Amino acid sequence: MLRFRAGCAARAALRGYDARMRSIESVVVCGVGAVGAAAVERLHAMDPACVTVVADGARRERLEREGLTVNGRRFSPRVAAPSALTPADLLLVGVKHGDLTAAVEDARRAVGPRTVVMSLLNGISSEATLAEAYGADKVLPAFLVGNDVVREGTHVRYQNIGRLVFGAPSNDPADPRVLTVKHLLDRAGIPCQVAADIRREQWWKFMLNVGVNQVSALLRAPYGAFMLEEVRALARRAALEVVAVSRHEGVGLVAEDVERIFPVIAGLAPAGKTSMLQDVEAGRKTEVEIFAGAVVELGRRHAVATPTNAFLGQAIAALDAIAAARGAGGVA
Ligand SMILES: NC(=O)C1=CN([C@@H]2O[C@H](COP(=O)(O)OP(=O)(O)OC[C@H]3O[C@@H](n4cnc5c(N)ncnc54)[C@H](OP(=O)(O)O)[C@@H]3O)[C@@H](O)[C@H]2O)C=CC1
Ligand SMILES: CC(C)(CO)C(=O)C(=O)O
Repeated sequence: MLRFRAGCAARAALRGYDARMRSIESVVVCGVGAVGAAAVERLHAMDPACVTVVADGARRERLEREGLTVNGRRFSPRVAAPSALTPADLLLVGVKHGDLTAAVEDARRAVGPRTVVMSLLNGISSEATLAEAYGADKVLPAFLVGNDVVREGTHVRYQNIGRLVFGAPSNDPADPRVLTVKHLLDRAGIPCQVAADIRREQWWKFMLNVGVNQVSALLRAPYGAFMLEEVRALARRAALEVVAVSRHEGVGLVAEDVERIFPVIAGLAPAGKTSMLQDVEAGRKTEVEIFAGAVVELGRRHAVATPTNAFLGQAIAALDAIAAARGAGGVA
């Protein structure tokens, strides 16, 4: 009976019925590229006063001048310099891995005693970085899946916004932070899901990125190419190495989890591109360190062979080097 009551309370709370719940009134977003801009657009449409974008220098000037354009709708969110921030109820971090250290400092004033901090970054390391900077009690682990967002400058478009999966490290679906965030996302129309086991699900998304992002970047393959068995076979090899290392990290992914990747990719716009392929095409540095780099490091730690990721890591690092040389006016 007790368990039944607890279950009802959790379900009612998840539907947003708990009158004692503190609602989220202010959101600061650091990083309004592909995924950040898509989230900001929905928050801004719900209530322009609830959302502030943090940016400094030329980035701030560009955002103030151009605003953001999402699926053809232009809007101008409030933009604040790092020094002008005050503590918010929620901080969303949507930068690339290479910019995370600077973003942590730029967003620091948005974090107060009651702020919930969520990372939109891929990979399995950004939560630890945010926890170290702001305190582990502030960080609600999260990841995005199923989106096909494409960005050019301040213009972003997508067919599928995907969903934000999140959960308390305890996996308690009635954790007050989980409830308030769910309530906000529901109000803003941002699809979301409370994870039954957030760490395992984050690892599953990590495995998807290790397989699909890296192979897409190397082959210049849009999502539609992952219908081909030859392309899937490469992604599968890289993903199976994540399964192997996960067993030593107490996560225990299994080979069947790999096959769940492909229906997700098949649901995306066939011409859409992973964030890593978009980086390669734009000549930006990729996030290879948090994909192949992390798998190879875990493999080394646990004496698990990771030859596919070692190769992908080297090949993508070479693409990064070519892009950097071109950026510096070199002939590569
Ligand atoms: N794109 C996708 O489909 C998905 C991406 N992800 C993950 O989400 C994360 C973000 O990716 P994505 O949105 O594609 O990245 P983008 O490169 O499109 O956007 C990152 C944004 O952060 C801005 N930025 C960088 N540093 C700062 C800072 N200090 N202060 C304020 N803004 C800053 C950048 O500005 P500027 O351009 O001026 O440098 C840019 O607008 C990555 O970890 C990615 O792997 C997850 C799921 C899907
Ligand atoms: C593959 C995808 C879109 C999955 O949501 C992703 O995470 C990325 O492009 O980085």
